[in-house]
Amino acid sequence: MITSTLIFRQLFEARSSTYTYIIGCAATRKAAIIDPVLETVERDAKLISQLDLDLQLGLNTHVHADHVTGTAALAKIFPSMRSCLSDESGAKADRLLAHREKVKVGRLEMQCRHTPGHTNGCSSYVLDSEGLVFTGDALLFRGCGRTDFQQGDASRLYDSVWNEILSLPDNFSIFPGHDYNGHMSSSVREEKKFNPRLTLEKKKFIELMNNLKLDYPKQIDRALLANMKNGEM
Ligand SMILES: N[C@@H](CCC(=O)N[C@@H](CSS)C(=O)NCC(=O)O)C(=O)O
Repeated sequence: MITSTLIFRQLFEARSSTYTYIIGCAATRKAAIIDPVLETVERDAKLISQLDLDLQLGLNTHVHADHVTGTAALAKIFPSMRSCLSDESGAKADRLLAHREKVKVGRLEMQCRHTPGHTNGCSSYVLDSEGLVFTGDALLFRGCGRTDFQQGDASRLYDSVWNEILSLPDNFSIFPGHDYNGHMSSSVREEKKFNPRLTLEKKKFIELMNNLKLDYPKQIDRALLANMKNGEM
C-alpha cells in the first residue's frame, strides 16, 4: 500500500506465524520496521533496499517468546537503525520508550502506548494520521495474547486493550503481531463487537485466560535468551 505520505507492507514469517510491518515516509524515504524475525531478515532487508528506504527504527512490540527478533541482525545491514522497546520490558534496546512517547519516521509520527498483560513490557504503536494501530500480541484478530508466562496478567491485559486500543476511533485498522488462521487485519469497530474474549465481562475474561492450557511456544528458551539482548545470538 502506498498513499501520498505512507509506504506500508505487511510481511509474514510462517514458522512462528509472525507479522512484520514496514512503515515508510514517502516524502523523506525514512522507514521503521515493526517486529522483524531473525529468519526473514534477508528478505526484509532486500525489500527495504528495493523500496529505496532508509531504515531508522526497529520497533519491537515486546520481548517475544516464540521467535528471535531480527533487530540486531538488521542493525548490521542498516547501521543507522535504532532498536526500540518499552521501558517496562527490562530488556536491552537502543531506545527504551515511555508510555505515550512519540517516535518520528520522516514526517510520520508514531505513538508508543504501553499495553501490558501478555508481558509486562508490551506496547502498541499508533500511527494516528493514517488510522492504524500495531498491537503486537496484546490484541489479535478475534483473540488476544496468552497471559500464562513472562509476567502475564489477564486483568492488566483487559484494561490495556480497552483503555489503549479499543478506545481509538472505530475506523482505526488493527494490525496484530500474529495470526494462526489466515487473517491479516481487523478494525476497532469489529473487535469491540466480535472479539470472543474481550467482549466478556472482566471476571469471565480472567477466568478464561487463566484456563487456556496452551502448549509453550517451541522456540521459547532460545527466543527469551536472545530477545532480552535485542536478538543478539
Ligand atoms: N504454537 C506457537 C505458539 C502459539 C502461542 O502461544 N502464541 C502466543 C503468542 S506468541 S508467545 C499467544 O499469545 N497465543 C494466543 C492464543 O490464544 O493462541 C509456537 O510454538 O510458536
